[in-house]
Amino acid sequence: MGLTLPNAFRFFLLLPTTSNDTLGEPFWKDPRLNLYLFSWSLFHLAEFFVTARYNPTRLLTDSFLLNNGVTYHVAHSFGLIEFILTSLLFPPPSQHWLFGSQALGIKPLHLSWIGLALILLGQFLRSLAMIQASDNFSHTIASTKRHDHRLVKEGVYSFSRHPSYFGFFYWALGTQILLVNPLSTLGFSLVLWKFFNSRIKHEEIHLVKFFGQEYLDYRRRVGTKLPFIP
Ligand SMILES: C[S@@+](CC[C@H](N)C(=O)[O-])C[C@H]1O[C@@H](n2cnc3c(N)ncnc32)[C@H](O)[C@@H]1O
Repeated sequence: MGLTLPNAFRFFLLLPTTSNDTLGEPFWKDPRLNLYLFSWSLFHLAEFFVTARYNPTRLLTDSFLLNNGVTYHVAHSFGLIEFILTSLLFPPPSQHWLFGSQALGIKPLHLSWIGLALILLGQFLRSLAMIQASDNFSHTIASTKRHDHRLVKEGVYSFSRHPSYFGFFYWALGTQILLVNPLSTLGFSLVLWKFFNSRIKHEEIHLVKFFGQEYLDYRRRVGTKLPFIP
């Protein structure tokens, strides 16, 4: 597959000028690692700056979302370790066997493009949801209704009932697919699904309490779009 991009764009993405240049580089020069670190940093900066711009009364140092549980940091550290170990033990192109992709004729670089697409989609939807929900959004689940808390049903909330979770889910999966990490991709899928499944159940108990029939009608009409979470 000939993936060609203007050189300026390739430079911005820290990609080599030809796909073969990535092969044989030490892991710390691998553009996938650079892109991963860039995406990770951008995600947390965007959490803070979108809150600052669109939801300033809720701005805290916690708005960077860096204190969201030890599991999150363990998972990303595990992903980095998996990437480094596989790069050392199975330097490209021997990584072709990962994901059973050799049989399908898919190269690690192709999987990385899928990962990058998921990261961009996830980041876009996450930030857009925070912007459109504005001061109805909070990083922690509200258990008492603020007098001005309004049910957001328009924009990206008409596509998914939980668009910021949808974005977070695919952004996080994308980071591991970008790195071509089979174990972490599987682990992230399971852990994230379990986390969002229980968080949505908990959050919706409060939303039904806050908005009653209006929320029940909205829930009947709009799905989460997350796999196996109606
Ligand atoms: C971290 S935000 C997540 C919002 C939503 N679950 C999403 O994925 O975009 C959690 C807060 O948003 C509020 N919330 C969730 N859905 C909402 C909606 N459709 N309209 C207004 N507030 C909502 C909840 O009350 C909760 O306090």
